[in-house]
Amino acid sequence: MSDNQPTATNPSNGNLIEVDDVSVGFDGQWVLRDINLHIPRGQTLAIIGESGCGKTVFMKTLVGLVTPSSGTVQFDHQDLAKMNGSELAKFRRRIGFVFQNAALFDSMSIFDNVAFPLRQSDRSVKESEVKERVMQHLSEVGLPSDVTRKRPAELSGGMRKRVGLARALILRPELVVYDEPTTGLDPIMSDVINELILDTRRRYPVTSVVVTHDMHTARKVSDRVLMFFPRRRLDPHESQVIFDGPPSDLEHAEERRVRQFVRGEAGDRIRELASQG
Ligand SMILES: Nc1ncnc2c1ncn2[C@@H]1O[C@H](COP(=O)(O)OP(=O)(O)OP(=O)(O)O)[C@@H](O)[C@H]1O
Repeated sequence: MSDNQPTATNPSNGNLIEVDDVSVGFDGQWVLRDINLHIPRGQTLAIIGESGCGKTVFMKTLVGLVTPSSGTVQFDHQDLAKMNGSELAKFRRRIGFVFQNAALFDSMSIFDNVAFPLRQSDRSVKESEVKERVMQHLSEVGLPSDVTRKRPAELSGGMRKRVGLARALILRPELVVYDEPTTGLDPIMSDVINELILDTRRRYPVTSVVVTHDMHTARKVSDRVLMFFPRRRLDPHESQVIFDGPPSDLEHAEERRVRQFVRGEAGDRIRELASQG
């Protein structure tokens, strides 16, 4: 039996997510083909790959926002495709989303933005508890209490991202999905976000999926990196996952396309792009 299997002494062991033979296509074009991936509980997985290779589509497939053309996605051993409405609603409460642009509600205060998932998930929650949890989560992401009355437009991009993180964590989700968490931030604020991702995992046993173009983020926060290659540029027999391993192996990966990507070298791409017109 592998380390990841649930055992009588530790029933919470095992994979939180199991993706088996998943393919996703749009308008007759495959974006993802035959993807297999098991994500153990507590792992932080970074997904990298060049623009258009299917990272966002894959992330959406993991959380049931895109339905695969074939194959299965299981969350905690439950097939997403077989969940009914109330099971899907419960499943969504077990996931926190950190969106690229923070996706805050502009017309709400910061307090109400962070409180939103809590009030939605439990309509009878006491305001005193809402207040305590909102303040705790804002403090965990390093925001002072005087931001609560402000609107998102009054905050910097980095502060908005941290509010988005506080909101994503307020229900203590088992899975947190980060979509380009550091895009558009300066190097210092990017590293603040990286540290917060690490802090979150230190505080509680969350499983995380981080879609990123930022190699510093991928290296720093993840235990495992997955690299996709655009399906249309592969031969039919080639696997679309061209790297699956610890971040420390990226630099010396056997696959040339992985090394070029992580070093930011254009290689043959300039000629390829020129030949596409
Ligand atoms: N709903 C959709 N309908 C049709 N095509 C789609 C849809 N969603 C994504 N695609 C296509 O799937 C491909 C992969 O898109 P995706 O957004 O997953 O790429 P990505 O790797 O996340 O890119 P980026 O790094 O630029 O965000 C693209 O060619 C995109 O146009």
